[in-house]
Amino acid sequence: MNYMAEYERWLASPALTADERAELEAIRGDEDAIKDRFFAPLSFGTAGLRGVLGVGLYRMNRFTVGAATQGLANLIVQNGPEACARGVAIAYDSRHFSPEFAQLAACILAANGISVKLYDELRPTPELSFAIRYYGTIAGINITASHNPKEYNGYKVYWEDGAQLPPKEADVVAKEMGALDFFADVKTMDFEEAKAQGLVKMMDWQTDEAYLKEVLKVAINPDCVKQVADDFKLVYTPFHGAGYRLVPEILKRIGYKHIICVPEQMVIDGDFPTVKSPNPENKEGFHLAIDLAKANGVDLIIGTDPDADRTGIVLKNGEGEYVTLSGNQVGVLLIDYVITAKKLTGTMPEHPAVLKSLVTTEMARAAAEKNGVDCFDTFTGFKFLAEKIKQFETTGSHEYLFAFEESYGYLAGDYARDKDAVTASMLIAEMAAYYRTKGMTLYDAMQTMYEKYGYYTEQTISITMPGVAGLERMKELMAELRATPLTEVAGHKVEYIRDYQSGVRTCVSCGKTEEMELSGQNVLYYELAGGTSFIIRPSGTEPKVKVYIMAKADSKAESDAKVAALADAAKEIVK
Ligand SMILES: O=P(O)(O)OC[C@H]1O[C@H](O)[C@H](O)[C@@H](O)[C@@H]1O
Repeated sequence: MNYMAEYERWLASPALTADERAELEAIRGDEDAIKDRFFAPLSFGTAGLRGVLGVGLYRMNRFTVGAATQGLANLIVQNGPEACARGVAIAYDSRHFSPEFAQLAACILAANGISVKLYDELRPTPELSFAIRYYGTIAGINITASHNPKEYNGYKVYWEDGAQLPPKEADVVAKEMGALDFFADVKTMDFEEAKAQGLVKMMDWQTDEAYLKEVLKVAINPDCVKQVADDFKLVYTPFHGAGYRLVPEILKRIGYKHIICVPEQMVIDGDFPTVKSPNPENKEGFHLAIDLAKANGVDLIIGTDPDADRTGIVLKNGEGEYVTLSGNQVGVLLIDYVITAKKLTGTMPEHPAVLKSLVTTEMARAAAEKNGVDCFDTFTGFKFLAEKIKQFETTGSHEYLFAFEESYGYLAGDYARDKDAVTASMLIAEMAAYYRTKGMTLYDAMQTMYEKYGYYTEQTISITMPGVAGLERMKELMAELRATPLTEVAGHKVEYIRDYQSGVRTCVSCGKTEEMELSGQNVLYYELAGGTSFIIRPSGTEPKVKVYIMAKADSKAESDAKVAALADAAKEIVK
């Protein structure tokens, strides 16, 4: 793409407001800044469109959101009048421009003759996924950049099964988007007019009630909450986002009496002023919650990201310090708890399964299989887990108990097809109560997991590669790794290389190859001597290359040491 010409084309468009034009004028003469905004359109990644807010082709703004919506409208129109009547459910989070983009999307769909159901205020992503099947809409849109920093916004698109858009439909939207003139080809209409014509209807507390009813069904043994509720306190933070109402509500409904919410972070604010990044993966964001926990003698803190699909927890350890549990650790605890509670309550299905992404800990497989439960892997992205759930439903081969990713996303139950921090918070709280009835904290429980399933350690290293240069470097790096395959990492021999682009697994010493079940994603997976995995992939949601290291050993100290040595090597390999 000729970014200079595209820059001038945008500047010349009468569609821009004076402020938008001024934003572009301010970078005149700065070729790097122009290239960064205009070198290419935003593309659909792990979770739809995601980008920095601002004017430009490679930015999130009313034009790119408009074009994506027109692209989606074209796809729906191609599906016929029934699809248009079923319409689209739209949600949004607490970010800057989220409500505005949601309303814009509603107006564009309405102008294309497509019915819309729009939430009356911010909602959790999983409640959107729920609403799609509850109301039978053909699609859903969520305006959110999930856990990304405040400069970002995004556009997640869902299809009729409540999961994020499958590749076939995503390709149609991308193609339609690519063929549009962003300024001339996007139909729209007045919002009030669309409402008056009945094309846009609002969703309110009644949808919340229907959703909460389904979430509650996922609770397995809430009786244990009632047993400890008088003196079990927990701290909750929504990080200024969409969990602020429904997470405390569900905790109350399963019987918790003392839910202490972090007041500063209960304020809806797209600047996320109390945190560096509203990501429950980072302990940094929990500092206010930890202070509150200390002041109130609380040993469990739950945090959810701005669109309430990710859940993180902080716990008091044996020495009285507050420590985080990783997404992998919480996932293993939940697998073990769900299995235990299902057995206890006699609700275990005949062919149970758990699901995880392939960059998620193998300890999950150990926990499942040791309990007679099958474990399946998918690519990164909850839509792939959702696809597997649907496949089970179609073939009847398994019933999934629980699905999760190391990136702090968990799901149980059949009402939603994206990770749900409302349900996860409820299950974590239920599990904490269960262990309390046994005189244990979740921290103690994690130690018994290691004794039961083996000593595993995982670490994810993210190397940020921003802008156009970053994108180019990521491509180059993956190409280099394919051209000159690694044969050892930090003294560990590479035994097999799995290239998930081609779907081929190669034995390094003998050169023998075999086809794998999964293919078509840019992931390099090194199987190292001693059973350690070293995985490299570009993120689909942020300008980062991620290296995942997963080790197992005879003691925790040993598996930690293995990972630490490999982490240093990772920083040398990925730069
Ligand atoms: O590693 P990435 O491609 O950035 O994805 C990390 C995570 O991003 C989002 O939260 C997706 O919904 C998840 O399914 C995914 O695991």
